[in-house]
Amino acid sequence: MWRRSVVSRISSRISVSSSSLPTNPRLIPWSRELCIVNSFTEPPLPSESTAKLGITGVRSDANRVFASGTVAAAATTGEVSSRVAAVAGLGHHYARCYWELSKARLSMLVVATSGTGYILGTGNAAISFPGLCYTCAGTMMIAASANSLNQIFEISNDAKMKRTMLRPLPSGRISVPHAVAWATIAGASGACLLASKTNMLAAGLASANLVLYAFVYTPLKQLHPINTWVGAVVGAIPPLLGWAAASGQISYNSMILPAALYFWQIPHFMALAHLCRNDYAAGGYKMLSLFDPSGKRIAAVALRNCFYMVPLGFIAYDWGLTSSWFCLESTLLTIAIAATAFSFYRDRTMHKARKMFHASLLFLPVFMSGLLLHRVSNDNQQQQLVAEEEAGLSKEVKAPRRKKRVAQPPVAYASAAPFPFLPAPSFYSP
Ligand SMILES: CC(C)=CCC/C(C)=C/CC/C(C)=C/COP(=O)(O)OP(=O)(O)O
Repeated sequence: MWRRSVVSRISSRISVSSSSLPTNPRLIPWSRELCIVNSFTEPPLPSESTAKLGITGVRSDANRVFASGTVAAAATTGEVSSRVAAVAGLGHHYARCYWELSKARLSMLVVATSGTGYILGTGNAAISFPGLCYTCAGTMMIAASANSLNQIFEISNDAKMKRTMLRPLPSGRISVPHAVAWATIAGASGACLLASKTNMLAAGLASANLVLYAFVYTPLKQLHPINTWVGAVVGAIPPLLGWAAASGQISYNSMILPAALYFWQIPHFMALAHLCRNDYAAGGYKMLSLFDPSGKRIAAVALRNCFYMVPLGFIAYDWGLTSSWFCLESTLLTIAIAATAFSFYRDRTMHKARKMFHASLLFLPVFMSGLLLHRVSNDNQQQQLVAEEEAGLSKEVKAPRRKKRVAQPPVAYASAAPFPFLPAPSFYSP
C-alpha cells in the first residue's frame, strides 16, 4: 500500500502522465529511476516529462512529427513552457532526493557544531567569516556524503523500518548509481574545499570521520551494540575539525565541545533506541535496547553519561575558554538533562524516554550558545587580567590568583612533562 502511495506522490510531483508518448527508460538515466518507482505497481508509465523534453530516443509518433518538420506548432510557446515545467519538476524531485539522502537537518546540526568549534578555535584573532563559511560548507558537503553512503549501505534495512522506509533509496525514488554519484561528488568537493580554503588537518579529520561513519559505524550497527559509542565519536569530531580549520592545530581546549557532544549523544541515542526498539529489531540492528528488555541498563548508561558532562563547564572556565558564567549555565543544563535521565531510570516508560529525548534535543543548542556567549578570547583574557590587577590588588593578598591557562597543543604538554629540559615547541597562533 505504502509503495502505491509513494508512487502516486512521486508520479504527481514529477508530472508523469499516462496520457502521453511512450519512452524508452534505458535511454535517459533518470528515467530508470522512474522505472524503478513504477515497477512496484505496473510496467513503466509513459513519461510526459521526457516527451516534453524531446530527449527520448524512441521513434515515437511525436519524434516522427519532429523529424519530418511538418508540425511547426511543436515549437510553440506552450510547448516550451511545458518543457520548462517538466525540467523544473525533475529538478525539484532530485533536489528533494539529495536533501533526504543527505539527512539535511542532521547535517545542519553537524555544521552548527563545526561552526561553533571554528569560532572557539579562533582564539584571539578576529573571526574570519570567509573561513567560517568555507568550514561550514565543507562540513555540510562531507556530512551529506557520509549520510548518503550510510543510506546506500542500509537500503534493505531501511526498507524494513517504519521510520526510514520512505527514504529515497528504499522507496525507489532514486537509483543506487545516482546516489553513489551524489555521495562521491559531495564528499570529494567538501574535502577539496576544506583542504584548499582551510587546512589539511581539517580536511583530514572530516574525511576520516566520513570513513568512520560510513565504513565502520554503519556496518557495526548490524553487528554489535558498541556501535552507539562509535557513533558518538563520529558526532564528536565536527567541532574538532572546526577548531582545526580556524587554528591549524588541536589543543586540550579544543576537546571540550567534542567531549560534550560525545557524552550528550549517549542519552540521546539511548532514548531513541528505546522509543524505536521494535523498528530497530525489524531493521536487523543490534542496539543495546534490544538486549535490555527492562530498559534499566540503557537508562543507567544514559544517566551515567549525563554525569560525565558535569565537569565540562568548570574545565572550560579553568582552561580559560569561557567566563565563570558558563560553569553555572552548563551545570544547570546538565542537571536538567540528568533529571530526565533519572526519571527514566526510575520509571522506564515511553513517556519518560520521550522526555529525555526532547531534553537532549534542547540541551545541545543551549550548551553551544552558552559556550559562544561566554567565550573568552585570549585578548579578553588579557583585558580581564589587567582589569583585575587594577581593581583588586588588595584582594590578591588574601587569595592567590587563579592561573589562566591559554590553549596549548597536546605536544606542548607532552614535551614539558617527560623532558622538562627541552624548550617548549612554538606554534603558529593566528
Ligand atoms: C564531517 C562528517 C563526516 C560528519 C558526519 C557527522 C555525522 C553523520 C554524524 C551522525 C552521527 C550518528 C551516529 C548518526 C546516526 O546515524 P544512524 O545511521 O543511526 O541514523 P539512521 O538510523 O537515521 O540512519
